Formats: sequence, structure tokens, C-alpha cells
Amino acid sequence: MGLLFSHDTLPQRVLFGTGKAAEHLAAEVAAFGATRVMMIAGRRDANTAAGLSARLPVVLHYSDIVQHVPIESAARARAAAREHRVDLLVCLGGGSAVGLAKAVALDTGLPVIAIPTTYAGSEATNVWGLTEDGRKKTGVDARVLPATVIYDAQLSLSLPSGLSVASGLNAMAHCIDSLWGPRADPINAALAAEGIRALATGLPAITDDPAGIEGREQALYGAYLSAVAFASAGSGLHHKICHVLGGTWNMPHAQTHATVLPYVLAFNAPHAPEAESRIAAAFGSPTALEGLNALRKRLDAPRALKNYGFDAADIPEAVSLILPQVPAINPRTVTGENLTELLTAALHGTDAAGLSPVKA
Ligand SMILES: NC(=O)c1ccc[n+]([C@@H]2O[C@H](COP(=O)([O-])OP(=O)(O)OC[C@H]3O[C@@H](n4cnc5c(N)ncnc54)[C@H](O)[C@@H]3O)[C@@H](O)[C@H]2O)c1
Ligand SMILES: O=C(O)CCC(=O)CC(=O)O
Repeated sequence: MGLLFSHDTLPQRVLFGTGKAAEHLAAEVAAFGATRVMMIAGRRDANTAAGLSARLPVVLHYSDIVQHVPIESAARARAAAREHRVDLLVCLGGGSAVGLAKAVALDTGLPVIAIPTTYAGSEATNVWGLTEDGRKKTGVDARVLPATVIYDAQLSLSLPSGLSVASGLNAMAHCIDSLWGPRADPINAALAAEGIRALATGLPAITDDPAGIEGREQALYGAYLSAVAFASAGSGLHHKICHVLGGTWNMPHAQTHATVLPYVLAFNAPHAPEAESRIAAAFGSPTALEGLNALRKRLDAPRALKNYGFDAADIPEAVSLILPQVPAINPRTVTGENLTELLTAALHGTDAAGLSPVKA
């Protein structure tokens, strides 16, 4: 059969330019006609946020940001936005800052301008996430898609190499999972392949020269492509696993993704030949797993879930929480047995290539 697919492109303006964030932000705030801006940025970013918004009509600087957006944190931010009669949300920071802005937008319908400083990619998706009683819930809603994204590599220079690697591999996971996600299509695949290439170029450049701009620009560009592909394709097996681990054991998002990725790739790739050859080609390596592993080695990537708050005793609960969420279509059938094997290998950081092949 020829090509047969449907694809939704999300409406969003992207402004890219190193050293241009203040100029781009001022123009966007003016274009919105905003007069009461809520600036969401963590304490670490307070000075940068103040500098970027010095001449803007900011009525509230908000810094109470918690990873995985607990509902209590969302409620506080929503109340503050209402109290200050905010008409535009601007968020500066990683996925946690963007996630909080999305939580406010979900409730209020306020537009969001996102200025990301990690490679998490939340800025380019219409996906929200909230955590309640140790369970992370996600959903899709047009209201949470930032209207404008402003990428400025200068603002990511302070992201330490280790976090850059972990976050960049979070973006890599968006690319790889989008090749077998529930709504995978050729457009997502093209974006993902270019995202893999950009990240595989940018991340080593960052670790070689953390103060250099080119690697940071490539990583931001790759992160954007990865998020567009992920938003369109939907969560595949990898994201379902990391979503449960992050929400239930409050594990650090980027490091969890970076650790789990080679195991899901080793698990699925032998059963997804088209995805496997696309990933391999994007890495310029004989196989997808070899390409990813070579990059991970070069970057000294996060290796074992046991280093991030997960324990062998947690595996049965993780399996029981993940199994009902496994996408209906995955290249390889997921069972309690093979999922336990995958999580056990990721827990200890053993060679992903050693995962058992599917039984005939
Ligand atoms: N909804 C979506 O589509 C989507 C996509 C990806 C991630 N997320 C969510 O985003 C969150 C994770 O985002 P994250 O991995 O960016 O983590 P994060 O935003 O929590 O940032 C991680 C750490 O890096 C620090 N940091 C961020 N930028 C920095 C910089 N430039 N310099 C120095 N330090 C910096 C932060 O202060 C924090 O301590 C999770 O809650 C995840 O679920 C959502
Ligand atoms: O905002 C969320 O928590 C849900 C989407 C998400 O986290 C994507 C990812 O796992 O990287």
C-alpha cells in the first residue's frame, strides 16, 4: 500500500536566536497586547528573569516550582494568577517551569510564552502533567500548548554538562519513542531522524566545550524537533515506563529517561526494522543500539536506576503500574516477565544488548 496517514501540526510560533531572548520576548508580549504578565522562573533564574522582563508589564514573579507538578503546587500558582489578574504567562526554565505554566493555562486558558533552558521539550507539546498522591496523570489539551517558544542558547550555558547530557537524552527518547508511538507517522519519523542527528552532534559538542554556543544551539534545535515528533506520535512504551517511575518514586525526569532509553531500544528495535534502520542511519552507525550506546559512552550518560531512587523491591509495583498503560500497539508484546527483565537490567545498568530476545 502507498502512504496512508493523518498528521496534526500544532500551531505555535518558534523564535530562535542566541542572545535574542529579551528582544524576542518584548516583541511577543507587545503582540499579545498583554498588560499583566506572570513570570514563572525558579529562584536560580531570578536574575535572568528580571533582566529579560525589566521593561515588561510584569505583575508577578513566581518561583514556587516543583518537579512533576504536584496538584498543590498547581493550585497555588493558579490562585496567584487569579489574584493578580494575570493576562499572559511567561515561563523560563526547564520542563518543571513549563509544566507549571501549563497547569495554570489548563485552568485559566491564559496564553503561554515559553523560554526553555533544558532539552525536555515540554514547550512544544500540548501535553500537561500533574501529580496527585504519588500518581502522575497526563492529558492533552490545546490550552497548554505555548503560543510562542523562544530559544536562546545563551540561557542554557549555565546548564551543567551532566544535566545537559541527561536532558539531551530525554529529547533523544522523544525521537526514538515517536518512531513506534501510537500515532507514529512519516512526518514524525522525519522530524525524529533530524532530531537524533542534531542531538548526536550537539551533545558531544557540549561536553567537549561546555561554554561553546554551537553545541547548545544544536541541542535546542534537536530538542524542539524531538518534542514536535513526540507530541504528534504520542507516548510509546519508553514514556509510559518513565512516567510511572517519575511520578511514583519522584525520580529525576531527565536522568530516568536517559537511563531507561537503551533498554527500551534493545527491547523494541529487533521487532521494528524500519525504526531500527532509521535510528541507525541518523546515528550513522551499523545498528540503532550501537549508535545510541556509542553516544552514551562518549557522554558518560546516566547508567542505572538504582542511582536515582529506585530499588529492586520497587520492581513488582512498577510492573503492575506500567502494564495497564502499555500502548495497545508496541513492536514487541510486553509481559510482566519481559518488563521485569527490562527494569531489572535498567536498575543495575547491565548491558542492554543482553536483554532476552522474544520467545518464539
Ligand atoms: N508535558 C510535556 O510534554 C513534557 C515533556 C518533557 C518533560 N516534561 C516534564 O518536565 C519536567 C522535567 O523537566 P526537566 O528535565 O527540564 O527538569 P527541571 O525543569 O526540573 O530542571 C532540572 C534541574 O535543572 C535546573 N536547570 C534548568 N535549567 C537550567 C540552566 N539553564 N542552568 C542550570 N540549571 C538549570 C533546574 O533548576 C532543576 O534543578 C518533568 O516534570 C516532566 O514530566 C513534560
Ligand atoms: O508533563 C508531563 O509530565 C507529561 C509528559 C512528559 O513528561 C513527557 C516526558 O515523559 O518526557
